[in-house]
Amino acid sequence: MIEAVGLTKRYGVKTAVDNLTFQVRPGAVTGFLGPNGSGKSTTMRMILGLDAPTSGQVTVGGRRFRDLPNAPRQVGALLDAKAVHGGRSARQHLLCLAQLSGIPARRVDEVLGVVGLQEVAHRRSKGFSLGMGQRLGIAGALLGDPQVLLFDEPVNGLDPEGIHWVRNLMRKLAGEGRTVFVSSHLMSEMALTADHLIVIGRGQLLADMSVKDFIARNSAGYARVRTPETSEKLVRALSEAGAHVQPEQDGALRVSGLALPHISDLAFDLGVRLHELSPHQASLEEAYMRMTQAAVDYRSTQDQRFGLQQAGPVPAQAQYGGYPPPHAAPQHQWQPAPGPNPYQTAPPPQGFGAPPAGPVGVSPAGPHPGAMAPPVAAPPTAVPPAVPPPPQDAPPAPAAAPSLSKRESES
Ligand SMILES: Nc1ncnc2c1ncn2[C@@H]1O[C@H](COP(=O)(O)OP(=O)(O)OP(=O)(O)O)[C@@H](O)[C@H]1O
Repeated sequence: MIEAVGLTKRYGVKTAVDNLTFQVRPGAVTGFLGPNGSGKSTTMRMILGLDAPTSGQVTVGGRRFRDLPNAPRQVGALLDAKAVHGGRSARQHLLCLAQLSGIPARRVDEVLGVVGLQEVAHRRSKGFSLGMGQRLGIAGALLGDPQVLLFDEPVNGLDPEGIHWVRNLMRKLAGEGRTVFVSSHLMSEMALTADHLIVIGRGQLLADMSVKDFIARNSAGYARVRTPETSEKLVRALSEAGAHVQPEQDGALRVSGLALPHISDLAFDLGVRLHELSPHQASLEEAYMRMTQAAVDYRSTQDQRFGLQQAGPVPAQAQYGGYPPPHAAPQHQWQPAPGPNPYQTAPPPQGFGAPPAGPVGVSPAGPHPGAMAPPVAAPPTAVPPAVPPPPQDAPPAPAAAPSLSKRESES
């Protein structure tokens, strides 16, 4: 079992992990969910003794990782699939890991088979695709046949077959009584893979419950009700009848806790005309996004393409929607969008369904003071048929999954 008590990590003024207390039990897959930068990798690094907590503690089987006898045989982890010497073959990489942990070489061939890399075992890993790299990382985690396994975004870059394979592998490992702790951004994936969920936002615990409970609390049905008249008296009557009524962004009402015929009868008795009365089911992904939306650090802004949409004759390149050369589009011309953003990761509907269970100190909504807008892909309608290479000074891609270099930079 993994147990965190008051686990906290600060990097200067940044609190990456904030007083987390949770348990990860054996015989189950525990999903670890949270938006980008919420502290998942930092938590995992502290479990593995790669980062020291600022306060609090985390133990594996009752001991700190550093105090575990023969730790690599007890705990296996995939943290960053790219943290591999690219010049080595997959087999050489695993042999090195095995030797460091006193694991017999024949185990290397076993795990290469388990992850399906036997055919490419002698190829240099720098030529591996993202998915192959993930498989190699998973092989490394399985090497010591450990009882406790940590996977940071294991399905990242995998194709549907690979995702299915990882899902089955996690379930099999948990079925053998192991402790399986797996981080993800995807609620939909975790709903299929995990038994239990730990959700964090800005380093704080937002939910710690079984997937079953999460589904029961968050996927309850509701009705959308729309009236062309003022909805005040209808809202009052619905609330008095025991319904939970929340306004939707488009002016409709989201009504939970009351059957559709009952809503219809109430409206009829009040003489309120309805233009819509429809049944809906909240998706888990929506419930998760709603739970974490106040804790999203990185929000995109709308691409205004300021200065690129010209009324008169346009340069040849722009005619087919391509980017003009850098001199024609200096970076300062891009402005953040005012008002609501249709491409925002977490849409901000108000008052959806049941409130998230056990929110712990949710930060106020709105971007983090240090929030930044990573470059985003244009919406499908704006994708040019042929996109020339981006200008040399194009903004960098959004930060990749946390890597060991963070740890190195700290030390
Ligand atoms: N070594 C470090 N030095 C300074 N800040 C750090 C360091 N490691 C992490 N952070 C910061 O701590 C916060 C949590 O980062 P972390 O990588 O744990 O989040 P995450 O939930 O794993 O994110 P993602 O889902 O994007 O991988 C981020 O704001 C990150 O920038």
